[in-house]
Amino acid sequence: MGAQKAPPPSGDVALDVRDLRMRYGTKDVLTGVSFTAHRGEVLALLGPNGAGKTTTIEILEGFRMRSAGEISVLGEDPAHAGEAWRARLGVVLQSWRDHSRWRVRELLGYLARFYAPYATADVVRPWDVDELMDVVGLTEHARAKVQTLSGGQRRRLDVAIGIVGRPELVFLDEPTAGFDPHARREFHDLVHRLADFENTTVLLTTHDLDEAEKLADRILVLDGGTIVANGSADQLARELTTQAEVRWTSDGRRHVHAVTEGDPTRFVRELVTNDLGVTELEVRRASLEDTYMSLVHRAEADQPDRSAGPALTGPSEQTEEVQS
Ligand SMILES: Nc1ncnc2c1ncn2[C@@H]1O[C@H](COP(=O)(O)OP(=O)(O)OP(=O)(O)O)[C@@H](O)[C@H]1O
Repeated sequence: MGAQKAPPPSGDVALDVRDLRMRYGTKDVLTGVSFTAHRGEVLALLGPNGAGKTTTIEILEGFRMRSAGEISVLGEDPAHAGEAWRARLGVVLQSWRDHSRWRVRELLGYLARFYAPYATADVVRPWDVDELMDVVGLTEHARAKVQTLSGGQRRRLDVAIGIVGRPELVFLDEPTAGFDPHARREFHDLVHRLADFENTTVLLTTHDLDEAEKLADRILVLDGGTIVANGSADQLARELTTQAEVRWTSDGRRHVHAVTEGDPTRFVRELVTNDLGVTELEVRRASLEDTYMSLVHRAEADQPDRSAGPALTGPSEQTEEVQS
């Protein structure tokens, strides 16, 4: 993960997106998206359904023309880049449903050959197919027809197809949808391996906040057409309005108090000193999910500060009575 990595050199930019805009008909979906990714970084793009994550990724992949904005992907504009550039990218779309009669090893071997002319002194292309099947956990299905694979196995194959050319940059659109916990863990190991050992840059979309927290060096939250937060999971949680929530019961009523600054211990000490009837006391730290929900709610409320990233101040501290 990024926390252990040395900071990347500033010139080592794999993705540079400035003021990206996209309009479908009369509907503005992206109204000014800006971010960068350095080589070897793993970025998770989060956002509610319909926020424009797939649209953003498709524009960066060169599959969709943008309405406006400046984009550099591995040093080129995807709207005009050629085959040699495409060979340096890996793409895993939301769902592939073709190649059903091919056998796994045969299909990977066939696709791998297209990348051989794009090998360079620095990057051996393509990936050795047997090694790749081992890496994605498909060795025992090497001879299976694609149509007989389970959903999770099919997704592993999608990932293998996406990385068979040893891409420098991989786009993964909801890569682990349908994975069981074991497959998910293995996939996370694979992404870490790509980033840490191959220096691959990864941009993935997910609705799984736990996954974003485990995988990403940086999390981008897209909502209301712009990036409303950009930072590590820890940074986002620290910048969250509510640092911790204290819940307790007193006189048969449940209470909640948001501690917005400092250590919640002080509040707890005062509480139990002043109220000897306190029971069922809980202190809950803000999770990434809390951060995310707070950001998305703020964007939906269309507050003017949203494009500046997460606010550093939040609601005033107050105690509420809640339903138990
Ligand atoms: N080809 C298209 N023509 C018109 N509108 C489109 C088109 N593709 C997407 N949209 C609209 O653009 C918006 C963003 O869609 P997009 O698929 O990029 O969102 P998303 O964040 O990936 O959503 P999800 O999390 O549901 O996958 C949606 O309102 C969608 O209906």
